[in-house]
Order: sequence, then structure tokens, then C-alpha cells
Amino acid sequence: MVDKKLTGAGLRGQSAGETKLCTVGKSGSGLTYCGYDVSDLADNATFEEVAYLLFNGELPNQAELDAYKSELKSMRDLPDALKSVLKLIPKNAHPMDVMRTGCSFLGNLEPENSFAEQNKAANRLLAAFPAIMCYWYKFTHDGVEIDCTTDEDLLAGHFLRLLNGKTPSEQHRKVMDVSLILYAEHEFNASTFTARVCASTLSDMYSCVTGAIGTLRGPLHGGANEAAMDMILKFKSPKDAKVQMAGMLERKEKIMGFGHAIYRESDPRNVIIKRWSEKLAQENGNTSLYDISVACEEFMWDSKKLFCNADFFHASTYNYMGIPTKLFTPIFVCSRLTGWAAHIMEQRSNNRIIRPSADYIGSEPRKVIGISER
Ligand SMILES: CC(=O)SCCNC(=O)CCNC(=O)[C@H](O)C(C)(C)COP(=O)(O)OP(=O)(O)OC[C@H]1O[C@@H](n2cnc3c(N)ncnc32)[C@H](O)[C@@H]1OP(=O)(O)O
Ligand SMILES: O=C([O-])CC(=O)C(=O)O
Repeated sequence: MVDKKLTGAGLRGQSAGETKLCTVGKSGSGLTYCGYDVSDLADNATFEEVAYLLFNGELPNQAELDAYKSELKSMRDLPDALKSVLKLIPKNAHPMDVMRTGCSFLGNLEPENSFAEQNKAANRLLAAFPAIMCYWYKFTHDGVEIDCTTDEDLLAGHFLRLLNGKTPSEQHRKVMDVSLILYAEHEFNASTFTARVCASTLSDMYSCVTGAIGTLRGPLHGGANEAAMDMILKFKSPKDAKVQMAGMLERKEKIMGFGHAIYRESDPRNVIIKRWSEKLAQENGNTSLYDISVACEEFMWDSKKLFCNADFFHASTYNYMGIPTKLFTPIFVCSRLTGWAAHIMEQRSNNRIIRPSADYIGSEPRKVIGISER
């Protein structure tokens, strides 16, 4: 397999540091967290085990996992002051802006006073993010002030219970858990790099994560799952999808959910989430969304040799689970927090401020001309 040629703008192909956390596309398409293949983790671990792995470098044993899950469970509720702030954010705000504000405000209430508190701060955000998203969403959309605690064992079930107000099915718990594992970590992607740059100034965990949320929000990064959903919903049939996508390519529009900065011919997360999308479609009894998504995949490969990235089949998967489109990228935040925090800790453990150089392409030196003569 020929590796993707990584050169040009966007720092492509340049190493910006070392990491023990993750390899992306090492053999063209692979993805490992701390040496474990992501598909192995998706089949044989829970998201909490993956979080523990990223924060500690090893998978937990049963006693360690039990203790970790109880710790996270005890941190799920939100302070009243944060609930009051969330209630002030308008209904038409983007939920990613809610996540950004929620993270930043929690940093005011419970600051990370020293790096000795970094695990506590990371775990607090991990435990609180589902409630930050759902408390605001349920209050502004349904007029309900939800209880932010549940007795759900795992974050996947906890989130679904907060969102829907009822016990989720085993299958929905499993799909959400797998999704959180797939989104957890991805080396020096744009949002993680943002977090590391911020960490390199010796800033606090909340500032690093707030910056990362802002970076994940864009449609070229995490925002692609929502953009893909909006696009798929416009297609009436698989045939219509191909016709409309041909037009988009002709107009040189970017097709969200396709392509990748590092992978060359596939994103290993796609096959996993696509399988779940198909399963949910069959059980739903209406496979239209899945069939249209497959037509998009075929069309993009046949016409441009572009493949689905992790975001594309997440769109139909979440839709089949009844999750509102505007919450897709915030779910990504709930998961990627683990990767961000692990990278922040890794940066701190061997830090030098990240400060690259620039090639100057501006004017030659010149004198200021008085304003009346300009
Ligand atoms: C979880 C994640 O963040 S995964 C990424 C999510 N983002 C998206 O899905 C947004 C859509 N995809 C894209 O915009 C891009 O593929 C990115 C941002 C992911 C990667 O960007 P790059 O590394 O610059 O892409 P790459 O160098 O492979 O592009 C090669 C060519 O394919 C084109 N291309 C790449 N992706 C797409 C796409 N989705 N739709 C249309 N054309 C595309 C590029 O415009 C480029 O064409 P050019 O040579 O004529 O300029
Ligand atoms: O690695 C990237 O550039 C984007 C990506 O897939 C991710 O962050 O999961």
C-alpha cells in the first residue's frame, strides 16, 4: 500500500511532537490507542476502560475499573451556578457553543489549581459533559429542568437516559458506547493540537479543552457529522443522492463526511459504525437513510476515490437512535475529551512551548505616511 503523500499547506506531513497515545494510518488505514487496535477495543472494552487506558497508559483490572466508574458517577451532577448559566443560553444557540461555555464556566467554579489536580479536572469534565449538553437542551427545548444524575453504569447509557428521560435499550447503550470509543482519540488532529498548543503555555485544563471544543466545532473537523446529516436528509433516494452529489462536485463543493487529512483509502472507524447503522436501519424497518448513505459512499469512491471518514455513518446511526442532529458534535466532545486530556497531560510531562515559525510574504519595510497623505 502506498502511503498518502503528506506535504503542503496545513503542516501536512510534518511531525509536531511525539506521542505514546495513538497511531493513525501507520499502515495506510490502521488506528491504535496505546497499542490496541480500535476495532479490538470497540469489540472488547467499554468507553470507561478506554478513558482509563488513555489517562493511565494501561487498561484497568476489574477493581480499578469499578473504582473509576464510581468516581465518575459521583461527579455527574452540575453545580447550581452552572445550571443557572445554562438556562440563560438561548434555544437557538449552537450546542457546541453551549459545551464551550459550560466547560469554561465550570473552570471558574472548580478551577484546576495545580497540575496535581489534572486527573480530577479531566474526570470531572468527562462526567459532567453529558449533563451540560442535556440540561441546556431539555430546558430550552422542552421546558424541563432534568435531574443530572442517573444510576446508569456507563456514560453511554447515562447520556441517553438524560436525553430521553427513560431507560435506553441494551442495543442503544452498546451503539453509543462503541461510538464514544471510536471518537475518543486521534493523534494530532486539529482540536487535539489546539489543546496541546494551549497546554504548552502551561495553561489550565479547562482553557485547553475550551479551545479544543471551538476547533472541533468546524465542519471540516467534528462538525462534519451534522453537516453530513443535513446533506443526506436532502436526498430523496439513492439515485437522487448520486445526481445531487455529482452537481456538488461539479460546483466544487466539499462533501462532508468524506476524505481525510491522513488516511488514504479508508478510515478504520467507518466500517465499524457503518455496521451499526445497517443493523439499526434493519431493526427500524426503514432502511432509506442507510441505503442513501451507501449510495453516497459508492458514488464518492467511484467518482473521486474519496471514502467515508468516521463522521459519515455516524450521521445515520445517531439519527436511527433518535438523537437530534444538533447534538451530534457535542457527543463527539463527550468522547474526545479523553484524547484531549490525555494529550494535555502528555504535553505537560515533557513540555516546551509550541511556537513554530512563519515564512514572511508581506511588504518590504516601509515608512508610515501621515494620515492626511494616504
Ligand atoms: C472526525 C474528523 O474530523 S474526520 C474529517 C471530517 N471532515 C469532513 O468530513 C469534511 C470534508 N472533508 C474535507 O474537507 C477534507 O477531506 C479534510 C479537511 C478532511 C482533509 O483535507 P485535506 O487533507 O486538505 O484533503 P486532501 O489533501 O486529501 O484533498 C485532496 C483533494 O480532494 C478534495 N477533497 C478532499 N475531501 C473532499 C470532500 N469531502 N469533498 C470534495 N472534495 C474533497 C480536495 O479538495 C483536494 O482537491 P484538490 O487537489 O483539487 O484541491
Ligand atoms: O485526525 C484528523 O485529522 C481528524 C479525525 O479523524 C479525528 O480527529 O478523529
